[in-house]
Amino acid sequence: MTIAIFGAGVMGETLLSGLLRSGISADDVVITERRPERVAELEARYAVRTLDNLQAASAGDVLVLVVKPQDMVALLEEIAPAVAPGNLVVSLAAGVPTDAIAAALPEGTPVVRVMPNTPALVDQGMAALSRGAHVSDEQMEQAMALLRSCGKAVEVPEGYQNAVTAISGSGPAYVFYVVEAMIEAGVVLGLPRATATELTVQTLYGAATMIRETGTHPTVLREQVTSPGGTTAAALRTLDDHKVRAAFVSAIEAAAHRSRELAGG
Ligand SMILES: NC(=O)C1=CN([C@@H]2O[C@H](COP(=O)(O)OP(=O)(O)OC[C@H]3O[C@@H](n4cnc5c(N)ncnc54)[C@H](OP(=O)(O)O)[C@@H]3O)[C@@H](O)[C@H]2O)C=CC1
Ligand SMILES: O=C(O)[C@@H]1CCC=N1
Repeated sequence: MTIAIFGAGVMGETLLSGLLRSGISADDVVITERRPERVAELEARYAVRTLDNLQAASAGDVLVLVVKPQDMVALLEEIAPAVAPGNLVVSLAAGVPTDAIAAALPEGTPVVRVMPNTPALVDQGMAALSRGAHVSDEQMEQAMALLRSCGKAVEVPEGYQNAVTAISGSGPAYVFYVVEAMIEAGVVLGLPRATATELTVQTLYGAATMIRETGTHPTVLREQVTSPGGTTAAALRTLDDHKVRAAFVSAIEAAAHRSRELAGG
């Protein structure tokens, strides 16, 4: 089985590297890219074949679309003549519904929509998959296995995808943003940047591990840190004064809204 990845930017390369780490041979993957310097970089890094879009659509059994939503219409127009019965199309583009993709391809083409995230680069990805019309259980399992090569994969109804995009798709960026702020705060307080970074990163890793491994509700975990009249209570009070919790809810609503807008191309 040949996997063709269309668009090997940040997310396409992340998936490619995960597939190769999981044991899939570079001979069973082809990629496409627009810029020659990017092609050269990827060929050197992964010893993978690069084809043009039409050739890749003919060569691939599973066609994985990883271009930006704005580039999707042009890509679908280009590959449609080469899409054959038996091909499974897997799209990783934010916002673009399965029926919009299927409408641009031969009648009956099965399309799975995925929202992955970048921690897939370290095999800790979170991918949510939704099946469009014509996707068999076997094809869905094939798509799930593809994403499980670099983390966790769950099936969700397609109606959840904009919310999923706002939570786990964009989510790593919110976490990195908080990490940046904590490091800056450490520097403001006089810590060397390297020390502030080490303390922050291990704290994040430890807290994430506690949530996952204890199964304890985050409110309880937060309360355990918050001594009466202590330092944490003083910090949390200030976060509440600045409406940080409400800001997170608004930000995540904005991401879901933008995901809906991207469906328009
Ligand atoms: N980054 C992330 O965290 C996540 C991204 N996604 C989705 O993944 C998709 C890609 O995002 P991301 O990797 O960040 O974006 P990038 O811009 O890094 O990657 C897209 C790549 O596709 C190339 N490309 C565009 N059009 C074509 C074409 N017709 N043929 C071949 N290659 C093409 C682009 O080339 P060029 O540079 O020349 O434009 C670029 O290298 C998006 O749809 C996004 O919604 C989903 C979840 C998370
Ligand atoms: O920012 C974006 O549009 C993409 C989708 C989710 C994460 N990155």
